[in-house]
Amino acid sequence: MELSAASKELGMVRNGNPESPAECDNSSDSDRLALVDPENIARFKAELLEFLDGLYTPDQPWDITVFEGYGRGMVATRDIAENELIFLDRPILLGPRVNNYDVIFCASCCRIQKKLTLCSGGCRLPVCSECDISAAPETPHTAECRVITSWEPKDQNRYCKTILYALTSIRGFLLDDLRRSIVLNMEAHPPRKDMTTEVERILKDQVFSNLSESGEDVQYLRKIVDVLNTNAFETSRMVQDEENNDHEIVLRGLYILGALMNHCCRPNIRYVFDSDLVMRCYASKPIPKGAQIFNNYSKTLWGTQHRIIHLCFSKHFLCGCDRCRDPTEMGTYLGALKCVRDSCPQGRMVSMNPMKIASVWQCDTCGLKMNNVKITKIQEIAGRMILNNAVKKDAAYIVEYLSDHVSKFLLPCNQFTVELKLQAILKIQDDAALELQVEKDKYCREILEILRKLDYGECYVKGVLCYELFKVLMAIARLKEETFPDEEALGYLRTAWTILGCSGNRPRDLVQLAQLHGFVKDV
Ligand SMILES: C[S@@+](CC[C@H](N)C(=O)[O-])C[C@H]1O[C@@H](n2cnc3c(N)ncnc32)[C@H](O)[C@@H]1O
Repeated sequence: MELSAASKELGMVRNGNPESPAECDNSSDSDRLALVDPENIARFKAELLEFLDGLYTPDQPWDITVFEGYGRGMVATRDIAENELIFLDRPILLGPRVNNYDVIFCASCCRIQKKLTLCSGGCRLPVCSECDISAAPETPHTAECRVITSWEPKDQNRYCKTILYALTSIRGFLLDDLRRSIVLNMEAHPPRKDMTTEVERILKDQVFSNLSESGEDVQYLRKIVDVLNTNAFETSRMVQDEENNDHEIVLRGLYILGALMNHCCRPNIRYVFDSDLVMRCYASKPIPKGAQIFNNYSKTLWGTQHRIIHLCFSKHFLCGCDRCRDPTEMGTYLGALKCVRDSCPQGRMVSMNPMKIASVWQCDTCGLKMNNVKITKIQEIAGRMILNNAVKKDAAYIVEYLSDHVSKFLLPCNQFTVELKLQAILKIQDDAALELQVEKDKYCREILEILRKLDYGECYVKGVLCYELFKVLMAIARLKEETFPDEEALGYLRTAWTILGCSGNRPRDLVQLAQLHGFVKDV
């Protein structure tokens, strides 16, 4: 949804009832009450521990409890130290995302092969030779193929993207009783009226001859879609094609423990997925006993207006954390805009009431006021120029664009400027020229400073920035023929290793670097 349309809609409802989360929330009270019933929670937890067999140990410092205004949530059962592992979780459901993939992969095992064929069972999905149902009496794909073909796909000789995109939800039919009971006990917000889910697409495109809109299967499928949309995580698998090129296949996974964490824009955890797609959740800062364990459902470096709209439209609640309430966002000014008066070059326009989307904005230097519609338009134009155009260019272009153009219309701390700097950091490689390395060094430090102001602790983005900073310091030392590394650089590498070391998507040379500098013996 366009920002202006979303903010208009929110602005209108929020004028009536500016502080209530109810306007975002479309789930029924009876469903919510059932979820927070103490007996239900005890049974749910017992089932969850049975499902987590092998991943759960009694020394893990979490429990499930009810927090007013949040529903169920996760609580620290003792003081948790920074960087301590809180829990491990495996996906109860996993599959493709509703996404445009640039390669075709086996719907079952994600393998990329030149010779992928349509499944011979008639489910209209691409599969590899090992997953095709004819390869063995039961392949990993057989059960889901059976479910899909029971609905009698039309046009069986053609690949069907709509079925691929619904596959994660369709896998809901393969859950055993234990898993089904857990999944059906997750919070599930029905979709907004303007949203076309994968079920609606299947029905609209009339993909199947034997799937009735009013039947039980569609009802169940809709429930699974709602559970996934409320709770699923994005994860990914790195897959090599036959020429050894890496491709990242983006997936969505339903991780129940992960999903039990409520949201805060200043969370106290970070998580990574290891190479087996096990979620590893760590404390990003010390968490005292009794405190709520919070995840962040939004983007770390988005401004408040963007976070509010994203959370309200996709997760159906309004966050009221201290970051959301502070017009300066803890002094980071991530959402702030440059004052439009030429005579006020230092001015920063901020919302007078960030929790209210329709609020007037005001310059903190000259006092100029501007209504939300104009502010939203400026943000949309800036977002389009940066996220749709500049981001796709090469590193040298982005660096020049940042210094010659972006600095004229956006603040250096603005979320779009920061996003572009992040892209430049990732694009400036070890062999780039010294001027680019120097810019990369500067951008990394600027963004680390924003994270420090937000009190974000040992978060994932910090790990990425520390790794990139170590690499850039190494490149600069090489270009200047200086000795390397010093204590500062080693500190960055140590932090990067602590945060990213267990990730299945960690930078390829991180283990080598960590071994070389003595942080790790055997991996
Ligand atoms: C992934 S679930 C979290 C667990 C959920 N509370 C439960 O009882 O299953 C996400 C939902 O929890 C609620 N929630 C999460 N964070 C919240 C917050 N900061 N304020 C209000 N509700 C929140 C919203 O209903 C949201 O759609």
